[in-house]
Amino acid sequence: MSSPCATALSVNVNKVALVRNTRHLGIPSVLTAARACLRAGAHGITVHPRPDGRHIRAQDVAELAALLRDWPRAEYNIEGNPTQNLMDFIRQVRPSQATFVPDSEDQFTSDHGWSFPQDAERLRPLIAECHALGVRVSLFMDPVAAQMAPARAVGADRVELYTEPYAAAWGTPGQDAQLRRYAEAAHAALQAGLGVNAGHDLNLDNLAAFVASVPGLLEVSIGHAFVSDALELGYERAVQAYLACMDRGMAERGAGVAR
Ligand SMILES: CC(=O)[C@@H](O)[C@H](O)COP(=O)(O)O
Ligand SMILES: NCC(=O)COP(=O)(O)O
Repeated sequence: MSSPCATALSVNVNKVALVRNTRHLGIPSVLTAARACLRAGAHGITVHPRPDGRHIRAQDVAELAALLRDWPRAEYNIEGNPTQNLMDFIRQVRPSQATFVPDSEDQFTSDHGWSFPQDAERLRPLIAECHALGVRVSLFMDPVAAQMAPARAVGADRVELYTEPYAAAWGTPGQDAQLRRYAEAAHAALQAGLGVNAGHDLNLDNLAAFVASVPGLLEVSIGHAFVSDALELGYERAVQAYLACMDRGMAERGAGVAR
């Protein structure tokens, strides 16, 4: 079993950009949201600049990179499909982490991870290019233990466990079985030498149990529910609420407190 580790909160600001794009007024500001979240204690910012520009756009990616240069301890995580538009952003910005997601251009939202061995050969050189640029690579993966070693074999540093199936089971009799599935996948990832991230549909209800149950969890990236909560609580109180959830989960897991 891995030694207890603290889990970082990366706030995904996609949905701030989505609302902004419904008018030509520049509000709500993505930069204002990111700055407020960092000031409140978020450990990083995540964006997913999809090819259709529905929310995060190239100017957001560049402006957030400039902001994060003022926050050297915070991480910048850029998500996307490396066979589409992601690599141009990685070359331009060199974020802390690139999260490869196998989404199609018109996909409603992310809903599956990579598959091995099918995806191995096209990912391997793209991962190598990120490493040559000094960028860590996380692969968006379904929680399948047998897929973790193949993910490591193509050069990934981390996996991001796709957590929608867990979120959908939250509050049902299948909840604990899902948690065991994610714990097994995380353990297999750790055994393979991978770091473990997680994300998609995590929220204030389901987060603490997930953090408590999944060994070695280094980062959660949370956007849709976070922005929804921030509409009611404000950014600062929303960050504090999510960090408190994570602290409860880590205390139960025997880890420290959120970094
Ligand atoms: C990869 C993932 O699960 C999310 O980070 C993704 O960014 C969600 O995309 P939308 O915000 O476009 O639904
Ligand atoms: N990688 C997951 C992420 O960044 C945000 O997903 P969601 O919380 O918007 O579902």
